[in-house]
Amino acid sequence: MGEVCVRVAVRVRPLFPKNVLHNHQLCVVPDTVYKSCCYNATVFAYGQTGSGKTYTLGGGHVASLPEEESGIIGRVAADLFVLLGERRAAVDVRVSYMELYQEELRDLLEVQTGNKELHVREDDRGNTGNTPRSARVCVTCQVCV
Ligand SMILES: Nc1ncnc2c1ncn2[C@@H]1O[C@H](COP(=O)(O)OP(=O)(O)OP(=O)(O)O)[C@@H](O)[C@H]1O
Repeated sequence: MGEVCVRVAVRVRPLFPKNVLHNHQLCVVPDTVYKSCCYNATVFAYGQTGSGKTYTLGGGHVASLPEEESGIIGRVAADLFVLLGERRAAVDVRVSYMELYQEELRDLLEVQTGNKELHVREDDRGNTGNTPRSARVCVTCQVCV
């Protein structure tokens, strides 16, 4: 089995106006998390409520968001298609998008049936898996086909 490297990064949410009103101040200067941690990796966010996990992974949900405000998912997708565009070969890109919340696993691409619940299965070796819907993405126009 290959070597596994775990890298921990801290992303610091800017102060809220109420923090500023209470005279709170930032005491650390953040570096760029995406460049140092998001290449060939499994990324997950961990932190107290309201600390910015959703924001960091997803950023805003607006396509026209400035690049510096884009979340990790948007940045990975953009970089992936830049790399694939350089290869000029036919490629099949598949995406699955799941949410595990309070012991329930949901397929977030299954919009027609209202985020269908998935079942985690275990094979006789104890490996888990599931069958999420996967969306195919066109390399040229970058939308689901
Ligand atoms: N880097 C950031 N820049 C600007 N606003 C941010 C940043 N990070 C988080 N926020 C804002 O802080 C608020 C809380 O962030 P978010 O919802 O991502 O937290 P969370 O850790 O996912 O919370 P929860 O665990 O409760 O779901 C949101 O209004 C979000 O827009």
